[in-house]
Amino acid sequence: MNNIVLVGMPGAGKSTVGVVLAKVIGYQFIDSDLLIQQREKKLLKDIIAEQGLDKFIQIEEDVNCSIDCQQCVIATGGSVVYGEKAMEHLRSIATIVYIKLSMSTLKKRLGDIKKRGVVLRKNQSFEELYMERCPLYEKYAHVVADAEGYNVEELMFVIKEKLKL
Ligand SMILES: Nc1ncnc2c1ncn2[C@@H]1O[C@H](COP(=O)(O)OP(=O)(O)OP(=O)(O)O)[C@@H](O)[C@H]1O
Ligand SMILES: O=C(O)C1=C[C@@H](O)[C@@H](O)[C@H](O)C1
Ligand SMILES: [Mg+2]
Repeated sequence: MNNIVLVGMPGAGKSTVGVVLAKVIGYQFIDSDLLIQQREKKLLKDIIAEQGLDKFIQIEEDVNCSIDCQQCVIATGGSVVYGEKAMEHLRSIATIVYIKLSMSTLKKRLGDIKKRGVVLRKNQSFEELYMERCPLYEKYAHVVADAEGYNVEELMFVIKEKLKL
């Protein structure tokens, strides 16, 4: 199946570049976060606040496991890599592209991460989250796209080149 899945830290630009890439290569665009909100009829930050991190991860895993499409660019949520089954499923239907960005650039881009509804454990710092997540993105990625210093269009071309599209 000809799909592309974008993974990476919150704020890496998965949703922003994903829709541009889809348009340029003539694919459909899916954002897992929007599927979650649609299914739960709630905003992500409210699901996390009301049901907790573990339940959110479970919901996210179920939603990602249910994705069945062809010729789609799929922007995932940053926490998708906590769901092993979901990642196995996505790896079986898509090429996984890790959009890699430095901690300092992400910090500047995100501002106050606590206001963003991120899967961040109590007392966990952004630095700790970054160190925990990066090996998981690397582990599941087929391709790594270094996004440092690129605007949306430039990054879209980097990904397109990496995938030989
Ligand atoms: N290449 C880029 N250069 C500069 N800013 C960018 C770039 N790509 C995205 N942004 C900005 O960074 C912010 C986060 O982007 P986006 O929502 O696409 O990230 P995401 O990876 O989808 O995050 P999440 O995991 O939370 O869904 C937005 O304000 C967006 O405009
Ligand atoms: O990286 C994260 O922990 C998250 C990122 C968002 O895309 C959402 O999936 C959710 O807010 C959690
Ligand atoms: Mg997004």
